[in-house]
Amino acid sequence: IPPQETDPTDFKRRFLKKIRKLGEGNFGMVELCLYDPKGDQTGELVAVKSLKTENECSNLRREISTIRNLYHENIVKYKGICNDEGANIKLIMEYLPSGSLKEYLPRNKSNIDQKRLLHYALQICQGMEYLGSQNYIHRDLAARNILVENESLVKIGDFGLTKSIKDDKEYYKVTEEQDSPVYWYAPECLINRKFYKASDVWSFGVTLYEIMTYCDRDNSPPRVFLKMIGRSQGQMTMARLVEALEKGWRMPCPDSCPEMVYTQMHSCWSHAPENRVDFKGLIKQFEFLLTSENI
Ligand SMILES: CCS(=O)(=O)N1CC(CC#N)(n2cc(-c3nc(Nc4ccc(C(=O)OC(C)(C)C)cc4)nc4[nH]ccc34)cn2)C1
Repeated sequence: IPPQETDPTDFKRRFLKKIRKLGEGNFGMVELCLYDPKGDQTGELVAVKSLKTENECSNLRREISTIRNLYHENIVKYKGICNDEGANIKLIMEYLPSGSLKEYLPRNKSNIDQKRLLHYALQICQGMEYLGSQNYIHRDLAARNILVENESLVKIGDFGLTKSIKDDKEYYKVTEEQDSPVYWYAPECLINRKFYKASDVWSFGVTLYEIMTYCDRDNSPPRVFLKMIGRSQGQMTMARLVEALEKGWRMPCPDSCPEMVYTQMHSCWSHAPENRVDFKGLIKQFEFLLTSENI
């Protein structure tokens, strides 16, 4: 009998064994599973994203159609889907053993120097530059969504809010009110809910700030913003945040962050989207910093 054509991207639910939860959001969660079709524990570890509520199915289907067409070393690899037995669809991805930057940086601070932090920043820009070249806007770029393969390789790990801007629109209008990560949002996103590629550059600047603080919880963007605008004032918080940004307030230079890197961060936070550096420019700057000895 010819070897029956088995589709390697078609995962059967009965062979997917849950091990533990890896991450969780409002609508989705990611679990570590062993995919063990032989039933002898010789299977492979995979990361499985599924929905917590039925009605987000369309979002996960959009995320799947996005990630399955992305091929870049700084973007988490799509492995397939699990869609049998009727229940809601699951996205199967490669498992990255070291978790997100939010877990990895604080735990390994003592053996990560600034050069390595800039390598992570460069890799995120390379992944984002590729994403933009495929006409996608990420809309949720933050350290919590960057995964660590090993101490010299990081990948963008989640595309839950990613939108395509194919039909030559250059921005995406936010419709759903799902609680957006406002502290990573550019003014245009907060004020008229328009998302440009340049809005991802703003979020990258906030992510770079997180990286240079080794994702220290006490200096997290929400913590720093709330300290600046006064304790959280419920729904007023967003209005206070917009007001501060409009007045030109920006997050301060993290301790021991080189002036040149803070200048880069700041160039991501120009009020007008068109005045911000782009990912190509950021890549050139990081490559220069990493070759020159002044870091
Ligand atoms: C948006 C809501 S979400 O719920 O959908 N969701 C959150 C999200 C954010 C992003 N990115 N996420 C992705 C993964 C994830 N984790 C992993 N490995 C690990 C490995 C280790 C650990 C860990 O804790 O280790 C210590 C040592 C105990 C701290 C955690 C994760 N491999 C992956 N491959 C593909 C995805 C993926 C986890 N959270 C996407």
